[in-house]
Amino acid sequence: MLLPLNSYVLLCVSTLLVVAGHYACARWLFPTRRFPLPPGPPRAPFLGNVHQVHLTYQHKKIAEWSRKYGDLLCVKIFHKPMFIISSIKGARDLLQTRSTKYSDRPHSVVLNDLPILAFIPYDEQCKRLRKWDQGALETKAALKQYHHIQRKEVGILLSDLVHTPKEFFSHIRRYNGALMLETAYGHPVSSAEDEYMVFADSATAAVAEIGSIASTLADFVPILKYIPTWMPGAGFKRQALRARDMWAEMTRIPYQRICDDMALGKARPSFTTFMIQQVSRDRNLTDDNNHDISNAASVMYGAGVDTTLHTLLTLLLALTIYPQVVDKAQAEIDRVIGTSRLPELADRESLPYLGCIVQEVLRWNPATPLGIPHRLQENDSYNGYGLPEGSMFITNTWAMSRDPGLYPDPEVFRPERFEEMDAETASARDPRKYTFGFGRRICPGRYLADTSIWLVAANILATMNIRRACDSAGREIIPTPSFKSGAVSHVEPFECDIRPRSQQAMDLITERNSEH
Ligand code: HEM
Repeated sequence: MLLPLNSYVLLCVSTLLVVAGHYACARWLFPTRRFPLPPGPPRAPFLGNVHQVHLTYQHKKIAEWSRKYGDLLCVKIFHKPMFIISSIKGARDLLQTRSTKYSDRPHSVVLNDLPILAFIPYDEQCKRLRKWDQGALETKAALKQYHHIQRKEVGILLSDLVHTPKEFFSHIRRYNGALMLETAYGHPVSSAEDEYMVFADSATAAVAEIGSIASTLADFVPILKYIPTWMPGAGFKRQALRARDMWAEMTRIPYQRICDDMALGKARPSFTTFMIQQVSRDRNLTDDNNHDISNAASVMYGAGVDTTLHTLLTLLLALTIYPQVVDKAQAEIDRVIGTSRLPELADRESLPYLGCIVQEVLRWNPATPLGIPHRLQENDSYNGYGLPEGSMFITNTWAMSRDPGLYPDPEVFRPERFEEMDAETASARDPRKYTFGFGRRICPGRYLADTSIWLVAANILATMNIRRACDSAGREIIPTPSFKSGAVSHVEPFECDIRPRSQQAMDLITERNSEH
């Protein structure tokens, strides 16, 4: 059938408009599709790569894929692309240099409900909390306020190690918990059974548990969000509710006590009193301010304890396996400081080998092997690949620490590797530049963690001999370095023999503890 000319023109024009509209719409909605997605392992229909993602030691499987497909890898969980960055350069280029786009956190059905800085989106509240943390944790002046707590707690740790050395795990746990609780709330902790600490540990463990794969699946299979809590299979929802209640208690109780103590004029100075005074100076303390300050304080415990604890246990494990490192570090300390006083933070610059030990500990067992995921807020492209808005970005810190091009024989604990680098290379490969994350969500506790780890390392090495334990036949037990799978890489239990180096060392410990 022939159409009249104007109808024909109209049809052609509308067809063109529809096609152009579709094209424009597609370009607007999916502009990154001009570029292919980065490579990744072959996907199964519907599932993507979900069936290939291991439930344990995911960082190792992903590192294998990165060796095959490249440093920026795309894995699909059902239909959603997820990107894994395995090189320091790639993480810096994206998460740091383009931090305006990469500072959000993925939406999580179970975690976003919790008022925890590490999981909240990059919104006004997050920026406010980050600014507070910057003032309270990231300036030299702020960190100086915590030195006396660190010195006191190290003294108690040394004394505990002298009296019951076999319980070193529990002593280091107390040290860390005490450091965080005293820094956050001014609350002193005399034993690993302290009621705050025990409760905070269970609340933190409950939160860590709900961040596991089972609950994360709900983010990829949205229908799971809607199953009622009483239904079979909704265990992750019940766990999330329990974790939320425990976290709320862990946050509320110490905060309330501080407010009461402040009213009576007997609160000890801490992060919380500092924040309350700061905010009240500018304006009235609102309910929102109370909520934010109390959560900022409890997050210090949640984010700071497990990570620093297992970094310190990694230090002891490495010192047990590698006695030559102990000998060399002790020779340096004896030469620079002598044996008539304990090392202080001010000695740091003059003890370069000890500095290399701390770097090597952070590299050998990065506490968070896969960091905390970031979320891309707008479409982007990198090296010819398209990166769609809303995608999740994971940094494989473990793979970075195992790059043989940067660290030959990466499985060996060898602090000398940093001594042998020129200053520029050593700075670029310093594990502190990637084990604490990148960009605007970088760990705000990194300086506090770094100084606490250094102070413990210096004081233990100055006063104690760390040797291998012996079995009943008198043979040395050489521990196998072994770390549990999880968001935080836990050191598996091991034995070691810790003894004071001399009577003089014991006297110095007693002297330190009599100061407080
Ligand atoms: C060895 C010890 C530690 C390690 C390895 C570590 C590592 C990390 C990493 C990898 C992140 C995620 C960064 C990113 O998203 O790019 C992070 C976030 C965080 N860390 Fe640490 N951390 C340690 C100790 C601490 C301490 C002592 C505190 C508190 C005083 C702390 C508080 C936080 C907080 C609040 C966040 C969330 C920041 C945000 O989402 O904006 N961490 N940490």
